Amino acid sequence: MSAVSLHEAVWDALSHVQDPEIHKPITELGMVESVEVDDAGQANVSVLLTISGCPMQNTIEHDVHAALQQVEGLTGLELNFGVMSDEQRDELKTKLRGGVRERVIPFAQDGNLTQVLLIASGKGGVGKSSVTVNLASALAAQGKKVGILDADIYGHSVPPMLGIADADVTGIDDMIIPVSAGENLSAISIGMLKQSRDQVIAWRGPILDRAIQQFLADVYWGDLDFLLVDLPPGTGDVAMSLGAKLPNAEVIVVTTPQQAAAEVAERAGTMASMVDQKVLGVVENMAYLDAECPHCGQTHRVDLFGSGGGARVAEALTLRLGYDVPLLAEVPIDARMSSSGDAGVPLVQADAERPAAAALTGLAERLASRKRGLAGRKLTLHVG
Ligand SMILES: Nc1ncnc2c1ncn2[C@@H]1O[C@H](COP(=O)(O)OP(=O)(O)OP(=O)(O)O)[C@@H](O)[C@H]1O
Repeated sequence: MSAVSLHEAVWDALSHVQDPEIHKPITELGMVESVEVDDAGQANVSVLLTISGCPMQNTIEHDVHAALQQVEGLTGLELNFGVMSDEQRDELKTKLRGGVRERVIPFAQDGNLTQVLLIASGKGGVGKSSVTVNLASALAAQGKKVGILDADIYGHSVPPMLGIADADVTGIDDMIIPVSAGENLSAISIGMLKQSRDQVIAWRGPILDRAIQQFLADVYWGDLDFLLVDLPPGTGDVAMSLGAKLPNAEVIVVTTPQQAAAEVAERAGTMASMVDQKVLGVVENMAYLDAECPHCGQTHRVDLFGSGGGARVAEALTLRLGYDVPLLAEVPIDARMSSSGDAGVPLVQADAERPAAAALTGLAERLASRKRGLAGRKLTLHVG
């Protein structure tokens, strides 16, 4: 093969090497600075890292070697690493923002097709994070690209539930790269930006608003099919701030069967309507227990905390909001839900056969098959 066609073959092979964090070909990201091939088939490739001391250098090095080994006629490879200049990094960030220089919230742009789901509850401990993580994981398993934004400033239980509690967050200057939690799934949590894990965040008002703006605009999410946001419980500042920033988001209210929980869940739904977001439906968690009967040996449904709480919230919201708010799923109590969460592997992955996993996988299937176009969606108005 001539040096010219070898040169092309090397570029082609490099276009199959992805940046391990950004998940795009290094050739598209401007990371391949130069490729030279001499007549003897010896290649000299120079790759630019986004930051000096990039923790991903070894992975990239390995992947480049593996890709170029496939190129027929290549006799050797010298691989050099450099670091992007400020201009090159700016160019990359602009490219990642879809050609836009300033920071904008991609999910709020006209034409954005990401389904943004805010997972809300009236009070803590009802299983909001468990529902978020399992729903996201089920959607990812169905081939959807999913991001989780853990905006629960008091809880941030999402990272441990995904097994990424100790992950380091990397970034390109002020652009934050979400942490990969398996194929098609990435997540970022307010907790990851804290100095130490037990530091308490007491942000309020404008500071909180800034933090949320940063999460939505500065995190490089890539093209997502779904963004799931784990909200703090109640009807607080975070929900209001998000409501204003994500005009096309929809709310899923998580509740437990107890009436008290039902009442607060209803409040969460009303909050959604206050900030002009549609409530998609209600998930009743810890709805019942499948218990083996000591007498007949069969499994019976036991309504430990009474029954119908989820349906009541759905009915109340339907009346209040004037449109149909369905009960989307009933998730039984399952000790495996808890233990798999503690082990960092969502139940839908760890044991998909369990009824609790099946209920959330079923909901994910329905969400994934929804027909949604731009028609009928609110478009942001630009004035002036
Ligand atoms: N269906 C279920 N069966 C058994 N345990 C569950 C179930 N759903 C959640 N849990 C457990 O209940 C506890 C609280 O769940 P989770 O953290 O998801 O709730 P939350 O509403 O997000 O709480 P917070 O707002 O305090 O973060 C966890 O230990 C979780 O493992």
